[in-house]
Amino acid sequence: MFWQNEEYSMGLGRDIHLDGVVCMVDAVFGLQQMEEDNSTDGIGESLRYDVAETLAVPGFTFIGRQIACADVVLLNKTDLASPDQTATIENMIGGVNPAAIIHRTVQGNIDLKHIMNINAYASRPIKLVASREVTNTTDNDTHECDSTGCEHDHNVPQHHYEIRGISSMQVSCPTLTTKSLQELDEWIRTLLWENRLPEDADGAPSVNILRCKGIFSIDTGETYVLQGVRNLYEISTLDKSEMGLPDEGKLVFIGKGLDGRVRSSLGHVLTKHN
Ligand SMILES: Nc1nc2c(ncn2[C@@H]2O[C@H](COP(=O)(O)OP(=O)(O)OP(=O)(O)O)[C@@H](O)[C@H]2O)c(=O)[nH]1
Repeated sequence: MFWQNEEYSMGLGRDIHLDGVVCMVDAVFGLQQMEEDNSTDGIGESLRYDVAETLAVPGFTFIGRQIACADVVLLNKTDLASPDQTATIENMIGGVNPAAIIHRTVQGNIDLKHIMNINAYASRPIKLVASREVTNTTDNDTHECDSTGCEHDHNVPQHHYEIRGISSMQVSCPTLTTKSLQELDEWIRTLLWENRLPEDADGAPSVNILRCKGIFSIDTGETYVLQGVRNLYEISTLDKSEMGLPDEGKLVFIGKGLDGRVRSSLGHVLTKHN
């Protein structure tokens, strides 16, 4: 998806596809880097300027953009970081990008199955995590932290984190009607293409979405997957034979300006025809 224009489909597109975005974060210095990013510009400060700047130059801060767009985050040097340091940075990454899977690594060691052939952009059920999902790959005992019986602290409080104003919004999505699906599509389009809420028709740009993902069903039985990067997005139907459908729909948006108004605007679109 995303760059399947004519030229692409006759050229590179025959042989390659985007499998997923992997980002490595330093467990020791990553937090400091993120905090320095924040203090340079101020969280949410002059958002309008930032939106224009971001559209002109692909330029949220480097680290913020990388984490926001990642499908997989490798949190490296976890042997050097204290458990508190590791938990804090994991929470920050998970707060900014709740859809990313975080792997703890040492010397970048990772089983390639976690970063290759992950099919993060395929039109199939995507793994949206309700709470932060972390896998520990620093020893042979690879496991998911949201399962019971491991040594990690599962009760680390979730905070609202921003990296230079980039934050995330994750909402549950009820079964939609055909009409509410059309309205959701329009809502997403307005956000991604016009950087505003539909109700702010004459408003200045107030939001800037870097990444969106979702999976949801409609009342005629079809299930849809949403995949978006910056202002390109696709809502495609899911093959019913696919396994692993979630019990409830979910939508995740990552970007700037995702405040309470955006959440309630989306909530209204999702529920008004139910
Ligand atoms: N203990 C430990 N050392 C590591 C780990 N990963 C890298 N190093 C060492 O840290 C030193 C610096 O390596 P990196 O931080 O990977 O270097 P870099 O990515 O080029 O540095 P930046 O681009 O500035 O982040 C090297 O001596 C590495 O061998 C790790 O997981 N644990």
